[in-house]
Amino acid sequence: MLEITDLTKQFFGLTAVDRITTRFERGQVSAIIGPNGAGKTTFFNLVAGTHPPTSGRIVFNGKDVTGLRPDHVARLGIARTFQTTHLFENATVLDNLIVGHRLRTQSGLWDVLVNSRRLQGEERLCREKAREALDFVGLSHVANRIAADITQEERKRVAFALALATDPELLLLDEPAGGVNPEETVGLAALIRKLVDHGKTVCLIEHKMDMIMRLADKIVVLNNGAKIAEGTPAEVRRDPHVIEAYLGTEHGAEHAAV
Ligand SMILES: Nc1ncnc2c1ncn2[C@@H]1O[C@H](COP(=O)(O)OP(=O)(O)OP(=O)(O)O)[C@@H](O)[C@H]1O
Repeated sequence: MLEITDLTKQFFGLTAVDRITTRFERGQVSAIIGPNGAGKTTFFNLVAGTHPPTSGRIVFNGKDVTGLRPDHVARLGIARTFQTTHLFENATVLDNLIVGHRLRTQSGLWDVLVNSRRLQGEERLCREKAREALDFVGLSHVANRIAADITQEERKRVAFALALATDPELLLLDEPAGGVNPEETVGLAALIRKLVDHGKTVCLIEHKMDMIMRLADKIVVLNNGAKIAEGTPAEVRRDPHVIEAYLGTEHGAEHAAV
């Protein structure tokens, strides 16, 4: 579904992503792991079109999407969440979802000015879709709560619901369980599994190894921008490069944090 070839991003001489080649398969959960500063978020930014790559190629469903703008990438079926979910804090969760859906499926200015029939239709659709998405992520009960009052875990679920607005095929989730407790992490992992069961493909960045090891079909390990290993959780766990990157060579595999 997503084929990455020799993807590279340099920022003023710093190589944040260094000739990464990999692929993500439809219907799977892929995880990107690596120490802080390894290039994980930059990799997402390249795939989502937030930054153009310095070189390399990104092919999604057979189409070259390298360097396309984020809105174009989103229309083609790739959505993302961010480490921090920015919401309109004084608005309700439902209104945040409606606005989020509008921003992602908006009419042109002319439609807004004349309040065209298309716009009215879109508004109705946005409201329906927002409710549907909230229901899917298990948040119907907080629809009318003010965003400032919801928990970190609920915020993570709102981020998923926002990402679903464009009905994406591929979801890029940046630390979907960051800052939530272990019990809530299990719930979020179940939600990710549910996304896959409903036909979505997921690629996520996460530091929580327990979750990754249980959830991921495939893990890509980055270090200093480069891919140092990839494979199933079992393969990655015993990979000497991974053990070295995380712990240093003097530690044995049995001590590996991954
Ligand atoms: N817009 C930017 N301009 C300059 N340097 C950047 C930019 N974005 C990222 N970098 C640098 O690229 C490197 C990789 O950063 P990145 O955020 O992708 O790592 P990461 O693996 O996501 O880290 P973390 O786990 O801390 O989020 C870092 O050295 C970072 O400082």
